[in-house]
Amino acid sequence: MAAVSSVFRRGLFNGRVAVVTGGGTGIGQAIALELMYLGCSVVVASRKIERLESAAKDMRSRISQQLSLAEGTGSNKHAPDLSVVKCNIREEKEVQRLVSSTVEKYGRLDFFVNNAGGQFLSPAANISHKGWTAVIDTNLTGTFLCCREAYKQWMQENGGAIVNIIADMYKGFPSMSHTGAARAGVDNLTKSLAIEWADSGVRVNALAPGSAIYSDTAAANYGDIDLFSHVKESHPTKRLGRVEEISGAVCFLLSPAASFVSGETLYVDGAGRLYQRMWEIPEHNKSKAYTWEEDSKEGSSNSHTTTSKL
Ligand SMILES: CCCCCCCCCCC/C=C/C(=O)SCCNC(=O)CCNC(=O)[C@H](O)C(C)(C)COP(=O)(O)OP(=O)(O)OC[C@H]1O[C@@H](n2cnc3c(N)ncnc32)[C@H](O)[C@@H]1OP(=O)(O)O
Ligand SMILES: NC(=O)C1=CN([C@@H]2O[C@H](COP(=O)(O)OP(=O)(O)OC[C@H]3O[C@@H](n4cnc5c(N)ncnc54)[C@H](OP(=O)(O)O)[C@@H]3O)[C@@H](O)[C@H]2O)C=CC1
Repeated sequence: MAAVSSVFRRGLFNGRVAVVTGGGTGIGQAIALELMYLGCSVVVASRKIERLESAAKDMRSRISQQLSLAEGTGSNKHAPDLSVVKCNIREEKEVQRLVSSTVEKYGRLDFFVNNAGGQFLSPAANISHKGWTAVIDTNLTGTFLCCREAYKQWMQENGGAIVNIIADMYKGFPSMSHTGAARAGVDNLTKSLAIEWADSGVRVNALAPGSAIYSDTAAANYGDIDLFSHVKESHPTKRLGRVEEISGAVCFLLSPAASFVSGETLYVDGAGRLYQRMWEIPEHNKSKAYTWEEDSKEGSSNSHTTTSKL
């Protein structure tokens, strides 16, 4: 049984309740597991209910084994609960139900982690209207709906903390322009909400994983293209990031250690965004320099020598 652990102190989140969208796979699963390890009850939500339920079964055994081992008793009065909810974050009513059922079941909602998301590889020129809309609706609108409902149904009156998982679109996102645009939107939404909701005691932050956090599900999304090896070669650490390197940072943002951190985007990327060259530009001579010599030539389209245009 794979281990679960944390650098944070045990019981840090005892009695707390979190929703983690996309919490049955990859990064979201690690976030949900670490929160549970720290005592938080978690609701994981996504579209594929069978995969989600099977993941939840495995997560429950991992956590109960880990907590029993740590306590040395076999039982734990703070044992966190894990529930699953089928929810497509693109559907407003499903998001409303996700939040209302969580509040109804647990009587509170302390943390919301907007982790669900994704995209497909494509040059911008080939993205259909429908494909563009699917990615924007998932990553931008879905995140907005989740934030809004968490706020309206619980956090407005009771406070809380939200973390929005985005992506490394710091230098644009060639080959994934749709997700780059959507995640830049979430980056800005995060800042707006941090201000609008400050008087409710709600902190809103974003976390941008570098483009190299390996999980089987993330890799499978790209079919035959070995995207992660491609990224690894051009990464300063010369390795891929691990999902627990993201979950620890999420737990930090949710914890009291970040009580004065809001409206921030934390890049967890091993400095990848400062270094990597993601997009090979073929040799070409299409970029024409502007020169005064050329500009002054008789007949030049920019020539100002014979007739002043100013
Ligand atoms: C070699 C190049 C190197 C470039 C280097 C870049 C480095 C990048 C590193 C990676 C960083 C990021 C990693 C991650 O985010 S990992 C997470 C991966 N997981 C996911 O993405 C899962 C979630 N994704 C999805 O669910 C889908 O991608 C989607 C968001 C599109 C939603 O899918 P859904 O099934 O709900 O939608 P539809 O089937 O209805 O599709 C709607 C239309 O979207 C278009 N589409 C969908 N898939 C593709 C595709 N593979 N190629 C082209 N177009 C696609 C299409 O128009 C769909 O409509 P139609 O089916 O009717 O045509
Ligand atoms: N891995 C990486 O290198 C990076 C990942 N990210 C982002 O991190 C997040 C987690 O990715 P990762 O764990 O790697 O990949 P996964 O593919 O494992 O995770 C995506 C999760 O989102 C869920 N999801 C997708 N669309 C929806 C939807 N419409 N409604 C509800 N749930 C949905 C999926 O579940 P289901 O299919 O059941 O709905 C799945 O659990 C994503 O937002 C991803 O884009 C960002 C940068 C880099």
